[in-house]
Amino acid sequence: MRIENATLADGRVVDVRVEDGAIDAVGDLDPVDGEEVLDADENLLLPGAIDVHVHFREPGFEHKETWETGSRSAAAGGVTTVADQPNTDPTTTTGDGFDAKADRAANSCIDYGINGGVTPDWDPENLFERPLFALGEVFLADSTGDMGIDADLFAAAAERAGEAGVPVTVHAEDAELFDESAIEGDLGGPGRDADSNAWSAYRRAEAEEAAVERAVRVGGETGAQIHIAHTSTPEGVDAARDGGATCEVTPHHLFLSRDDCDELGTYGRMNPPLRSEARREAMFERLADGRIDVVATDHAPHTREEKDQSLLDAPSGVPGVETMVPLLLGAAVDGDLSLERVRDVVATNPADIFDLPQKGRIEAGADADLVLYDLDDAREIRGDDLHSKCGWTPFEGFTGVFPEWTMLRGELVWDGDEFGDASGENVRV
Ligand SMILES: NC(=O)N[C@@H](CC(=O)O)C(=O)O
Repeated sequence: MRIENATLADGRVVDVRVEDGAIDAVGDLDPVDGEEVLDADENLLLPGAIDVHVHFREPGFEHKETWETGSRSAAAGGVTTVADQPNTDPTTTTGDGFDAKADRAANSCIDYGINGGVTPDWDPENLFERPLFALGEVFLADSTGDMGIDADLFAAAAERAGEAGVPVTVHAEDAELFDESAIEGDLGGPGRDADSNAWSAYRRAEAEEAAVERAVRVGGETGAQIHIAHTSTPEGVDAARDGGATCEVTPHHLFLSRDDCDELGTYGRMNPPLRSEARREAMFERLADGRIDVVATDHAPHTREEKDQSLLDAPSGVPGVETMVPLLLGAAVDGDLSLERVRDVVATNPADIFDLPQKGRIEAGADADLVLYDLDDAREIRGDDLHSKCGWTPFEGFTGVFPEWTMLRGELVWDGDEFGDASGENVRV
């Protein structure tokens, strides 16, 4: 197959030949008789995005999301590889837990990796025999699933991962620095009427910086490769960089702030929480200038019914896998971000950090994970149009550029309208 006249993020207009699921050649290619041709019409061709932080919820919480619905949502948003987090039921903290998830992940229509998790009763012996994408997210404070662990266990787990050469992804919040007084008293009504600003005041920004500092210190002591998940503060990003770690940011910490808490209520409750508008702007600046390595979604779907509870009862987390690249391309169209930055933070950098040499680039030899976007075709984001089981988005009414089509190893997994027959594989096996 030859994809004709595609514009790459660097502005070059090229043809791309795809053979046996891989990119065979990129450039000004001579047609071959009888070859299938896909006309890109000078639209933007990006490598499929790699979202290294999703919660596809299966096994255990299929009412929120499944591998089928989560992976379809990803494909319709230009994501062709995901890494799934350990807070499912069973947790992926034992060999058996890993195998139970691997069984379900076979239903994914895009490629995937499966993380191992850490709890006091984990089974590192059996777990490290499995092909882990990473160890993590290692929870330094409780979040959905209550998998927070203490400092000694974190150090022991990092040591183990360092020996095995497996990267460690860290949910960096220090619960000792949370301000309990912020969630005492009147927190408003349920759902959208809740005062989710209180959640931000409770899980204070300082708690992130302290936890990042500890994580990078342990990384230095144990030799483990540390990647800080969903940093939400400029202080957290700077501490990660100073300590030699890589870091990611979520779309919600780039496009939403405490100014949105009033409207979102519990639909804006997540960990780490939304931060001030000044911090949001500082995060965007660090994304644009290269200090943040990766954008990953922390796609954490919960049902409306679950979210429509009080601030204290509603679970933390928001969906995002389908809207990540569309929002970033919307920002690029507005001139806030270069297309090369978008490509790097969603594809090339995660591939490099997590050692996926076959992913994240449009060059001969790489997997033909390719996504076409028409930058003139930005549209309004509506929860009803998305494919996650949860059926809502915190980005309702924002503008995004969605894929014209998404290809996984040479097969169309999403043609802009319908899903194809592509079947995902574990990237570590
Ligand atoms: N981010 C969240 O607020 N929630 C995540 C867990 C997590 O990553 O903390 C979830 O699984 O719901």
